[in-house]
Amino acid sequence: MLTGSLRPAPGTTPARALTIAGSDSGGGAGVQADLRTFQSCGVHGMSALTAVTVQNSVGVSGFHEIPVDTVVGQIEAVVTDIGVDAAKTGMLASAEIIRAVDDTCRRLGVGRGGRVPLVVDPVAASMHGDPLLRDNALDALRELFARATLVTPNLDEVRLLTGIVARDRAGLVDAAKAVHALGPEWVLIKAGHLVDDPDCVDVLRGVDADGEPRLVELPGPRFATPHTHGGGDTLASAITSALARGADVVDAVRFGKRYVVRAVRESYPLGSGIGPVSGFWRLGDAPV
Ligand SMILES: Nc1ncnc2c1ncn2[C@@H]1O[C@H](COP(=O)(O)OP(=O)(O)O)[C@@H](O)[C@H]1O
Ligand SMILES: Cc1ncc(COP(=O)(O)O)c(N)n1
Repeated sequence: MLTGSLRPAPGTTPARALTIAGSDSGGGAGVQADLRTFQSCGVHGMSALTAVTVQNSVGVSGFHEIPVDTVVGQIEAVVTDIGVDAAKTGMLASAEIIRAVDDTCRRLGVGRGGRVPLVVDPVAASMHGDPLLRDNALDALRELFARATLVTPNLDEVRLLTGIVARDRAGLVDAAKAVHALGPEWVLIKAGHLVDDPDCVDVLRGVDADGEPRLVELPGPRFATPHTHGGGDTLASAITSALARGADVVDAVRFGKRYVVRAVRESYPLGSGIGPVSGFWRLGDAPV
C-alpha cells in the first residue's frame, strides 16, 4: 500500500519517474498529461520525447519523429545522472524508435530483469482515430512487451496486436490472456471502449508468487462524457508514479484506477472536439 503524504518533504529528493512519449500540442495527452500526472502523484517527472504531434481537440494532422539518437540520448542523460524509480512508454512512433528504446532500457536495467519497473502503454492511434504509429511497427511493439512489467492496451490496441475483438467483460478476460502470452509480466485491459457496459471494469492479469495466473477486476463507474482525451496516458502515468513510490503492481494499478476515475469525472470541454480528463481535481481551493 502507498502510505504517507503525496507531497515530498521540503529539501528531499522525491521518487523519480520517466516518460518516453510524444508531445500533444493540445496539452490533453502524451508527455503533457504524463508530466502533470507525475507531479500530482508526488513524483518528479522526466521526459524523453519521441515525436512532436500537430494535435488539437479534433485530431492529429501530422507528427514529426525525433531522431533515434536524440531519443536514446535523453533516456541515458536522465537515468545516468538523476536516476529513475519507474518508467513508462507512450507514443513511440516507429519501429526504429521502439527497438532503440527496448535496447536502451535493457542496457540501463529498466524493465523486466532490471531494477526499474516499466509500464508500456502501446499507443497506436489517437482517440480521433488518427495514427500515432507507423504501419510497420506492430512487430517491434509486440517484442517490447517482453520487457514490460505492465502493458496497458485499450480495446483497439488489443485488436491490432492480437486480432481479438472484445465485446463484453468475458472478452476482456480473453484479451488479457492473449496479451499476457506476448510476454509482459502483467497486463491491464482497459474497458473504456466497451461503451454498452454501464460500468468501466478494467481487468488486470499476471502471475502470483506461486506461478499461478492471477486475475484482478478494477471496478469503476462509466461517466456519460465524451471528454476522455488523455485518459489512458493519465492512468498509465498514475500507475507509474505509484510504482516509483514503491507500490507493487496490483496496488499501483488500484491507485491508478482511483486516480483516473476522478480525472474522468472532472473532465472538461476544450476546443470544438474532445476535451481532456482533468489534472485539476487534486488542487485545493486556497488562493495563492
Ligand atoms: N466514460 C468513462 N467513465 C469512467 N471511466 C472511463 C471512461 N472512459 C474510460 N474510462 C477509464 O479510463 C481509463 C482509460 O481507458 P480507455 O478509454 O479504455 O483507454 P485509452 O484512453 O487508452 O483509449 C480506464 O481506466 C477506463 O476504464
Ligand atoms: C502524443 C500523444 N500520445 C498519446 C495519445 C493518445 O491519447 P488519446 O487516446 O486520448 O487520444 C495522443 N493523442 N497523443
